[in-house]
Amino acid sequence: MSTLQERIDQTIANVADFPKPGIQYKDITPLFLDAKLSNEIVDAFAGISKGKVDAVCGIESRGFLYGIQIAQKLGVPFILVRKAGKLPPPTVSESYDLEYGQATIEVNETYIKEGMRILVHDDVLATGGTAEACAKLIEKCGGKVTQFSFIVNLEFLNGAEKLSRFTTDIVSLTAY
Ligand SMILES: O=P(O)(O)OC[C@H]1O[C@H](OP(=O)(O)OP(=O)(O)O)[C@H](O)[C@@H]1O
Ligand SMILES: Nc1ncnc2[nH]cnc12
Repeated sequence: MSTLQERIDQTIANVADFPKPGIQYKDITPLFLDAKLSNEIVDAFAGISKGKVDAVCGIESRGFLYGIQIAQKLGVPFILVRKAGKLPPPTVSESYDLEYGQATIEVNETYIKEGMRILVHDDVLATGGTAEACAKLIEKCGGKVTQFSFIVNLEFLNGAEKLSRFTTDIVSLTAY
């Protein structure tokens, strides 16, 4: 019987030179074709975060997919962190670099309460720019990032280094 990590590794597709030459893109969308595997992934994430967080922040767009399911399993709020211009005010913004470009993300500042313990969830940790910007947004709003979770950590890009000043509780189900 193969492990959850082995089944994730077998299911994720590797796409060379997407979206730019030189990028080895990890396509996680085949995971969603397998309902049983997806249920196991959500259970694993929920087990990792149980009792540790008061809310889950999911990052647009791939961080929404398991993120809301994790929050619902934990019985805590799910907060959408969206690309600039998509959320109505009142919002706070943060700009950042990522493996293949630049972006700005925003969150509704009223959803994050003072001292709230927050899980930042996304599909892929690459350079860490996106997750770091999300953590900065959360701190601007008075929240505390107590955990990061990802399906995949591209360890050779050292993204976790950027995140360790928020918390060292940085989890991924697989790494390359
Ligand atoms: O660690 P980083 O270098 O910041 O890269 C990781 C981010 O890149 C991808 O998002 P993308 O901006 O491609 O958006 P998407 O989820 O909408 O596809 C991925 O889903 C992470 O959010
Ligand atoms: N190599 C990669 N594959 C998939 N998503 C990513 N986000 C940033 N880098 C990525």
